[in-house]
Amino acid sequence: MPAYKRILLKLSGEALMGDDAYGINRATIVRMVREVAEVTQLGCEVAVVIGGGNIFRGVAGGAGGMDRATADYMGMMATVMNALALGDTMRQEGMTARVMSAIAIDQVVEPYVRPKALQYLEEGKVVIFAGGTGNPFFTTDTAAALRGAEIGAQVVLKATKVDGVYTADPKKDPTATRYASVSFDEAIARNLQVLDATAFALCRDQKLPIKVFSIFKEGALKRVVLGEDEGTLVHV
Ligand SMILES: Nc1ncnc2c1ncn2[C@@H]1O[C@H](COP(=O)(O)OP(=O)(O)O)[C@@H](O)[C@H]1O
Ligand SMILES: O=c1ccn([C@@H]2O[C@H](COP(=O)(O)OP(=O)(O)O)[C@@H](O)[C@H]2O)c(=O)[nH]1
Repeated sequence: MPAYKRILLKLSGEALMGDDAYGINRATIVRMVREVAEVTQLGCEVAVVIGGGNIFRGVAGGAGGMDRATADYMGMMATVMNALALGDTMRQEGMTARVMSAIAIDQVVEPYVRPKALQYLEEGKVVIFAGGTGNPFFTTDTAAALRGAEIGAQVVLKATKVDGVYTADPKKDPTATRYASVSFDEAIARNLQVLDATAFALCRDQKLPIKVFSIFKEGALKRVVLGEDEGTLVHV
């Protein structure tokens, strides 16, 4: 039995690269889709927010002298490309997925309409939210918190490069240790940067827990959905 009826899964764009330097690695995206298929087979309703860091990051463009908001719109377009690739891979794997975008590109992808998204989820379709929040100066982590709250997900699952939340950035501090669970207040007070502060604050206000776990660890998503000990739970 899954521990959650409905989940919002945040997949990092960078995770789609696999061992490549940029873009979408075929074997990696197929593996991820199969992991999502496993949890849908458990009877869990799945919505996905996909990042775009494997193609473009607004902050990087901004730092390069580009207008930050313009760079962010490019980043949002990158998430649309990833969402289309993800949805198509799901189709190839025999799943039914629907991509909905926060930015209007009507010929390419249907717009995000909340009741429609809820309907798809009830029908057992996977819904992929593209375009982040639709606003510059935000991230797809915040989009995950926002859509998670909107669809009434019981948890936001952040599948990322680290296997949980650490006392400090484990890439910079080798002595950092992993929390089994941590409260929002502590995560915000200690400025733990595994999620951005806006996403943390939104989830805290909505009492929406977040589970952080490794995207590279096979079977981790299923274990999380089954309520097993995996990753770090950020709770109220
Ligand atoms: N306290 C912390 N615990 C875990 N990871 C942290 C922490 N502080 C910073 N990080 C960093 O956060 C990164 C994951 O966040 P992010 O770059 O937003 O990933 P994503 O591309 O999945 O959105 C990790 O690579 C890790 O190095
Ligand atoms: O609501 C949003 C979501 C994303 N972005 C842009 O899209 C890029 C890709 O998203 P993100 O960095 O969150 O992707 P990930 O880290 O998951 O690959 C960001 O850098 C931003 O430039 C944005 O402007 N608003």
